[in-house]
Amino acid sequence: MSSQVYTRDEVAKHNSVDETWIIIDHRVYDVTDFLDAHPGGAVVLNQVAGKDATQAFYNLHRQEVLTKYESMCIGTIEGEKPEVVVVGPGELSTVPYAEPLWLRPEFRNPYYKESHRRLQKAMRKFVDTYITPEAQQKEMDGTYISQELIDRMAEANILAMRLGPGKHLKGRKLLGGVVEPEEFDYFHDLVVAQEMSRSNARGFQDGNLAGMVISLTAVQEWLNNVPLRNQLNEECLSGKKKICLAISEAFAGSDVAGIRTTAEKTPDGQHYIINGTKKWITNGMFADYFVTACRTKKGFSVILVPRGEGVETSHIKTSYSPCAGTAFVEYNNVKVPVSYLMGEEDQGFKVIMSNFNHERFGMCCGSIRKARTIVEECLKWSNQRMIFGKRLIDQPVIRQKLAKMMSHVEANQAWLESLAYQMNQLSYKDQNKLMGGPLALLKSFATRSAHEIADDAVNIFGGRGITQTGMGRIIEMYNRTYKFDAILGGAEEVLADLGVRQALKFMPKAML
Ligand code: HEM
Repeated sequence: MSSQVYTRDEVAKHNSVDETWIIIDHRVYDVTDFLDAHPGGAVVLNQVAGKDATQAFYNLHRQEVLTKYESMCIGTIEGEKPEVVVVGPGELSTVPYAEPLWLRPEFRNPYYKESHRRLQKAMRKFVDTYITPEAQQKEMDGTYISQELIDRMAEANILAMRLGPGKHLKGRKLLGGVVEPEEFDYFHDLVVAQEMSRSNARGFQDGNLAGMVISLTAVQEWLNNVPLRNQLNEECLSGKKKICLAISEAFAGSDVAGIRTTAEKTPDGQHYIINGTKKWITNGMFADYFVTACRTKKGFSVILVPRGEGVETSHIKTSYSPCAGTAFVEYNNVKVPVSYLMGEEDQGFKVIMSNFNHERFGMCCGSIRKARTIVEECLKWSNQRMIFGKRLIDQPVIRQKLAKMMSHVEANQAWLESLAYQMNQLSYKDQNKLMGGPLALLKSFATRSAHEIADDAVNIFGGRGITQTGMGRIIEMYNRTYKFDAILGGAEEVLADLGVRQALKFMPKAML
């Protein structure tokens, strides 16, 4: 930025179409050559030529617009300092409720140690620097994640961390060594998931190898073929190959028991022949492996299927970006060795159910973090938006909406942290027994909160809340995509019901 200093009187002289200067936040911008390119038109800029346009600007634009057009800034106003806070890559927001309580310097928290804080800092920087710029671009153009970003995440072992705590982290240097593999717990897991979802691109968030996060966990836990398991771990965590989870079908979504894809053993007992279809398979378009739920003789089983002869994928157009690679998958006489079975034959339900816990935990982390971003957006907007001669936030009805949003987000984060604490204390086996119900209830509640929050946020932003560019673009995307979390990994009502049914398992067998 230029170090030139001007007085307000000097700026006032540049008030024609030939020389249009304006002041925004004590900085001087020469917008003469920008007049015709301005998306809001030349007229509005002419109207404020030579004047201070700070309030008009922040009433209509996001701060990032100024950052993008910084080259038009020709200096500052003598004796004045910029007041607008620009949050740099890796930095925390200073807006109240924009960060969870544990990240606010004035509060204490019993769950997080120094390693969680180091990880949070490093993750935020990584996300702001590498993930968000690509996420924003891919969200718009609909193309798949770049190999360059995958390689970068693999090198920092972010891909490995996204699977949660476990043996797969052993010997790895996590984000330059900010946390030791042995101490990586469910709060580190939570930090990674929440920071990743800050890129504000819901389609890309899933396109960013979400399929791996929900399927490689099952491979690690249930694939009995050890050399194959190790091979997949190496291939997927190094970013060379991609894997996805293929359970839902046109015939069966959350009703896992209703699937129709079949796996029949060949007469020599050496192979399965798989036939059927799968629908809404995240990353299916670019996956090399499909962790597939199939009907077998006496129940159903989960089988690893590599892409190959007989496997066809086609794209499903959903309401979020095609960059998620959502696929319809067809298996036509696909032959796989019996050693690709995961867990035991006909016992696939166990595999799927236990795998769901980590999937739903991750989804809760993301969903709750995204809702927090919406609170931040609404607070910022209602504080700077002038309407009927006042700030929007001066209207009691707006404060009521904000109060509700903040309460939902804080309550959900506190619940999430209390479940992460329980997961840290429990073995994988006990998690399967005890955490299915609470996680199902939290996910169901968090997505109901998202529904309420999206509804209020759009009303607060008005027309901008339904516009894909400008001030309301994050609200528009949230309102268009929050439903994904309410459907993927188990529909809201099914999960609420599961929570109650799991609770009933622990009801004392007595009249009380
Ligand atoms: C350096 C100065 C400015 C730059 C770089 C700039 C840039 C932009 C951009 C990129 C947009 C598209 C929407 C968005 O992405 O937010 C926009 C829209 C607009 N701008 Fe500006 N602008 C500037 C100053 C101003 C000023 C001073 C005014 C009013 C006095 C203004 C009025 C508008 C209006 C009315 C729109 C349409 C907004 C809407 O549809 O909600 N702009 N501007």
